[in-house]
Amino acid sequence: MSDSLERLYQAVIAARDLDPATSRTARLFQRGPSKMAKKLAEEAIEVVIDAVNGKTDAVIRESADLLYNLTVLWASAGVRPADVWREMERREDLLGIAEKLPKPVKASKMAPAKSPPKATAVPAARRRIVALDGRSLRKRH
Ligand SMILES: N=c1c2ncn([C@@H]3O[C@H](COP(=O)(O)OP(=O)(O)OP(=O)(O)O)[C@@H](O)[C@H]3O)c2ncn1[C@@H]1O[C@H](COP(=O)(O)O)[C@@H](O)[C@H]1O
Repeated sequence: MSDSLERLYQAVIAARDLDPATSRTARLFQRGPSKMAKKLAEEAIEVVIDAVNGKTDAVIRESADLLYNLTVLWASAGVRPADVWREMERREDLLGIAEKLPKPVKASKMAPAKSPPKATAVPAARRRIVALDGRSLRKRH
């Protein structure tokens, strides 16, 4: 997939300065990022509607349009496909590290927590009385 997106990106770069009358890509560049963003959002909505309605072939076609419009927006934003692949690889590496870390023990498999020693089990109200004891504060004034 990354190869075909790379080729599409190069085709988009090559087309951006063509005649807008004959090139859809050049027309999108002429109209600017907000038009590109609108097209991308429209294609995304078409994909999700077709997916929800179980129209598999339409999902495939609209996905190709979606990727085309995403590539156009990347080119306009100064993002290269390699930048995106790098971010994906970074996440893949992170996930690999996460998978190697020891799994957290489920609460149900943990030994029951020991109850605190009786001497420290002081009622909250009593601790508050000690904290609010103002005698030492009055001495400082
Ligand atoms: N890969 C694509 C590509 N994928 C999809 N599309 C077009 O984008 C359209 C999807 O957008 P829309 O649904 O908005 O199309 P629409 O319904 O006709 O509506 P309008 O855009 O006409 O308003 C599709 O119907 C395709 O015509 C593409 N247009 C161009 N490319 C490639 O881009 C490169 C540059 O081509 P030009 O833009 O023709 O110079 C070439 O390599 C092309 O193959």
